[in-house]
Amino acid sequence: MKLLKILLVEDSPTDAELTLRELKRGGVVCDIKHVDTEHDYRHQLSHFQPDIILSDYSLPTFDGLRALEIVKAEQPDIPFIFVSGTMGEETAIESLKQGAMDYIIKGNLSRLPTAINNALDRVQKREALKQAEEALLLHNHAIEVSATPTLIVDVSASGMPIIYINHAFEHVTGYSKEEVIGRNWNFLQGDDTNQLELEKLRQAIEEGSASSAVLRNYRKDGSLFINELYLSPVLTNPNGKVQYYVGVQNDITQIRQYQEALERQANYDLLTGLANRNLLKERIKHAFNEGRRSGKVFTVAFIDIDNFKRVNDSLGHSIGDELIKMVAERLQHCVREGDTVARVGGDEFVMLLTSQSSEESTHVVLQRINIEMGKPFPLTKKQLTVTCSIGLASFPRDGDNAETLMANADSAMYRAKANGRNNFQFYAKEMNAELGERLSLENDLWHALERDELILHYQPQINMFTGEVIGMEALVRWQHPTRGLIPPIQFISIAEDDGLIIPIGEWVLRKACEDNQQLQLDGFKPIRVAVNLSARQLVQKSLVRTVSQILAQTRMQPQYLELEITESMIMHNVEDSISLLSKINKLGVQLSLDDFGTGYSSLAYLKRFPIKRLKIDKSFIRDIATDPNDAIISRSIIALAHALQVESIAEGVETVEQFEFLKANGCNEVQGYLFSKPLPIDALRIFLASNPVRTTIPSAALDF
Ligand SMILES: Nc1nc2c(ncn2[C@@H]2O[C@H](COP(=O)(O)O[C@H]3[C@@H](O)[C@H](n4cnc5c(=O)[nH]c(N)nc54)O[C@@H]3COP(=O)(O)O)[C@@H](O)[C@H]2O)c(=O)[nH]1
Repeated sequence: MKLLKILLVEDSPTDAELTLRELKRGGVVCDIKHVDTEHDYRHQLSHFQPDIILSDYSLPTFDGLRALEIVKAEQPDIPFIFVSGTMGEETAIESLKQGAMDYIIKGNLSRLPTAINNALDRVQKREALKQAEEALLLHNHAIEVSATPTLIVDVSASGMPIIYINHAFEHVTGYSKEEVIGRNWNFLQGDDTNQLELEKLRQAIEEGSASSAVLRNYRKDGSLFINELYLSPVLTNPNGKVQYYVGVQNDITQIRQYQEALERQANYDLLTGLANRNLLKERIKHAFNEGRRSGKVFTVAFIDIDNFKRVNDSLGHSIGDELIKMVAERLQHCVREGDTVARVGGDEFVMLLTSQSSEESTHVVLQRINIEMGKPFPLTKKQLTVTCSIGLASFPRDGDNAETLMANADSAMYRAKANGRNNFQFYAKEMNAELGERLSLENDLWHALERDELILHYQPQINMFTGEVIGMEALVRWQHPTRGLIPPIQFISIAEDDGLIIPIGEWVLRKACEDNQQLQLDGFKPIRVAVNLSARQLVQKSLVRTVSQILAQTRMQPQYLELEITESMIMHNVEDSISLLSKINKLGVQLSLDDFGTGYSSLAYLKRFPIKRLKIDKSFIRDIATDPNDAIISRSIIALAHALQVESIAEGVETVEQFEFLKANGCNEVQGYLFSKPLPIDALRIFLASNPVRTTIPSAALDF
């Protein structure tokens, strides 16, 4: 039992003793301090800290009302009971009004223990009421200042009105209390009421249970915010039905956006927004399941932008990226809903055509691609044109699993590339063997230089009117240890694709200069040597320095070196090309435009290039004597060369008729089997030594 601390204000020791005895009798275990002056009273009040005060009404130097006044002012929670022999009824009532809890007449002290218990009980209850009030205030305040939007809904009233919202709710939604109180709790969904999760909440309210849902809500300004709403039932009415629900909203807009961004990153290509390899894999898996279940045919198309590296190297990566984005957009326009366009590598796209039921409908897509890609891309001052190579494989004909189908579409794409690019190929069984062949060649090519397997052949170039050999074209060959002599047509494009063309091209340049210089040192009449440059060499920043170093190292005079470039290599970035070619020209090196007539040349630009000669492509020469179109083109190129005050050279001259035609039309130089095939250096020496070419070409040419 707790020891009760009693402060007794009493001047009569006898009465004090009587009080103590009565307390003991009543079973009150207590510690009593007895005072009879104000001074002692104040002292014990603060030092003794009594649980209750029993006070006489009138004392010689002090009085009970004063004692009550002091305690109410200083420690109002301590219960105060008057114990008096003289207190009249009126005074007693007055003392109760002033805050005393009870009064006991000394003649009836037996009531004292009960009065003390009642007083303490009341104090305790008052304390507990007070604490509850404080807690309520605290909770209200906590909800009010909480950063989590909270609302209370009266679900028993018609229309289920909101009866409370906190400040965070106002802040997040933009609605004020006045605008919200009384409205149905789902007004935040606006017109977007067709949300599956809403049904969950309705059901929970029906059952009187708790629930949560992710909802699309709209702020007062109309902007969307996604929230996770937790609804909990509070207070049940006398019928046993839940009357109120408290709802707590977590704004998860940012989490959702983050999740969506992660999902996008995992499934979509960041540059183009197209599906990435991951998502494509999923869609193909799905297409296979569907195909196996319903027998539905579908097609996979591998699409590769031709010579994309060239665009990237010459125009820079940002233009390259822009091009990829535009291609992606155009490809997306070529397919139907249900098809997938994915970007799976730098310039590699894959289409999964599930809505095409036949090869004919796939052809329609191919036609659309052709039209879309045929339109110029407005990326540079001069619009850029690109082509693409496409390989296609269909389920179930070309593969009954994803790996096989993809590999076969890839093989078909390589075939399209090998066929000169800018075309499409449907997969055929033999293509895999071809692809294997290409990969093996590609692998061997990496070692060709270090194993010294490349060689140069030289094809003489003849002055049309003097019959003299005035130059030779260096043409590379690959002396493969097991496959024999491989012509450039079979490995130059591979070398261009994987970048090997840079070291190979440099080797060709050096070797051609060395051989030509050696011929001169050996006493042969100096002639120029023409070396083919690839597009990738041309965009190398170090090209001018490389050419100049090789000339210095081989000691060959620059006027004996000619670099052959094609129209397409310089026309898509004219200003840079003019600047580069001018630098090469300043070295004293000659420049010729190879395959002239097969590409697109702007005459306005042509004038600005420091070109020494135009080389008429052999495709025009072949039927020059029989096909009027070829004759006209060749004649026009020669005339153009005259107008531009540059020379013309015809390649692929095989017959006397061709030769005669070219001579009659004023072509300056010729090159072709009529005079000589490309020769190894030793054979060339013999050719040059015998110098069999005469001005009377027809009979002389036929002599060897
Ligand atoms: N970037 C580099 N490209 C090179 C290099 N060496 C060659 N090449 C390119 O490969 C293409 C094929 O060359 P090649 O098989 O050597 O064919 C050349 C001649 O042999 C052939 N030619 C010559 N005269 C005739 C003829 O009378 N008839 C006939 N049918 N063919 C003939 O023409 C090719 C020369 O073409 P061109 O270069 O356009 O003058 C070829 O395109 C080369 O460019 C290299 O080192 N680097």
